[in-house]
Amino acid sequence: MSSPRLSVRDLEVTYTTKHDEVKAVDRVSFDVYDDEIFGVVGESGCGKSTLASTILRLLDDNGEITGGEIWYGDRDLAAMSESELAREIRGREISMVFQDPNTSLDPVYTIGRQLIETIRQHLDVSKREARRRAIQSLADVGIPSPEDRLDDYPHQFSGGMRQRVVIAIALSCDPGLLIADEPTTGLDVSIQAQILDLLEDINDNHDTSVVLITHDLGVVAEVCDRVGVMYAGNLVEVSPVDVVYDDPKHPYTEDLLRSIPETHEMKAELTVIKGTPPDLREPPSGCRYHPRCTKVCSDACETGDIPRVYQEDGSAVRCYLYDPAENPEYEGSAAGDDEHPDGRLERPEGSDRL
Ligand SMILES: Nc1ncnc2c1ncn2[C@@H]1O[C@H](COP(=O)(O)OP(=O)(O)OP(=O)(O)O)[C@@H](O)[C@H]1O
Ligand code: NI
Repeated sequence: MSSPRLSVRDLEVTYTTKHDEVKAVDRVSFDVYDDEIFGVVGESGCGKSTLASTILRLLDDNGEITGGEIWYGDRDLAAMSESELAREIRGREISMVFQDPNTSLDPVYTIGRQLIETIRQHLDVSKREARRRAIQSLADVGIPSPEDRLDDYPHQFSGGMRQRVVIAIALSCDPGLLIADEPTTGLDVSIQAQILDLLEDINDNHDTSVVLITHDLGVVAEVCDRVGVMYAGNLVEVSPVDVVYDDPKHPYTEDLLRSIPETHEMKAELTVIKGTPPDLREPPSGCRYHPRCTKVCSDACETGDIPRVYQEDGSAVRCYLYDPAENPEYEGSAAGDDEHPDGRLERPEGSDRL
């Protein structure tokens, strides 16, 4: 198993407001491998967008990384200077696509100009070569007659086509990683399906790994290889996608699946999770899900520093249910906390954490 393309370790992000501090991402760790689509799923406000924008350090001004590392190959993006990140990584090695294409496109410039500028900002190519690449990128995302569309302005495209243009710009410098934050939310269902197909196609044909942020477990089932489940700023489970649906590990993952109509047919009964997600200004101690959890197994759930337990089916879960020391009834075999059976925790060189 090769080392991961992206390796996030113990990431912490804090927003400071006039009265409070909000730790929107807390001790989050996950890896994204070559050519995989990694989903991040969770309810509104759990920290998905914060996590996505932190990778490229595009946080709001009042947000900052207060701990952890973001390894992209052998470079820690969390420790890099802003100018180096802007020059060498952002838009070049890693691109981002947001929910609303209008936030990424400038209405006063043609899309050709926006594409060519992005290309020439990152790649040392002639204007002519940049134009050729721009046309190729538009063709890659399925825009008909791409050469004729270069001189069009964003408003001359439909919503779905506009999102394709944004994806074309994101792909124009052949990034190794594309981060897409709810890229299909707000689009018609049929257009949504087309954009998801496009992401799969890009992932298959361009050596581009994808981090796909979504609140929609149906989207995850359709396109993701592995998925991280977020709850109140924590990643509570990271599992291969079939494991999440067939054998979810964390009680929150189970409850989430049971509460969602789209996946209802797979489950016995549709139930609503009792209670509400916590206020991130004052999150519960121990496992943040414990006040709502129906499977609390130990006092440690309320107070402990939850370990990450690796399972033989490739999942990692932060829950005492899978820790024989706290849950004597647990009979499965955990793979140990520091070594994953298939070597998935190999660290990039220079990183000695976890
Ligand atoms: N600039 C900010 N200042 C203070 N708090 C913020 C800021 N941006 C986000 N938050 C808070 O951080 C938490 C995580 O927000 P985030 O937008 O990352 O969640 P999300 O999972 O993407 O939600 P959604 O599904 O609604 O997009 C929320 O409690 C939110 O209120
Ligand atoms: Ni969001």
